[in-house]
Amino acid sequence: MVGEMGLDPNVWEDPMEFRPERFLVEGSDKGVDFDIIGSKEIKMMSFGAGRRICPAFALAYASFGILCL
Ligand code: HEM
Repeated sequence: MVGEMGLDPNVWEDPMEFRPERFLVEGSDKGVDFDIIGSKEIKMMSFGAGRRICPAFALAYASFGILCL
C-alpha cells in the first residue's frame, strides 16, 4: 500500500517513468523540492512518516549526498 502511494497517477504524472528531475526545484537543475518526511504533505513515504518514521533518514540522506558527489 505504501508502495502504491508512490505510484499514484493522481499524484504523479507518468509515475512509472524514471524522471528524477521531477524532484528538483522547477526551472533549476539544483536543489531538491520535495517533502520526504511528510511535514507538509505525503506524496510518497520512502522513510515512513509520523511517529515511526525511520530514525536514520538524515543519515541515509547524507549518504546519498556523498554517493552523488
Ligand atoms: C535508504 C535508506 C533507508 C530507508 C529507505 C529506510 C526506510 C525505513 C522505513 C520505510 C521504515 C519504516 C517506518 C514505519 O514503520 O513507518 C524504517 C524504519 C526504521 N529504520 Fe530505516 N531506512 C533507511 C536506512 C536506515 C538506517 C541506515 C538505519 C540505521 C542505522 C535505519 C534504522 C531504522 C529503524 C531503527 C527503524 C524503526 C523505527 C521504528 O519502528 O520506530 N534505517 N526505515
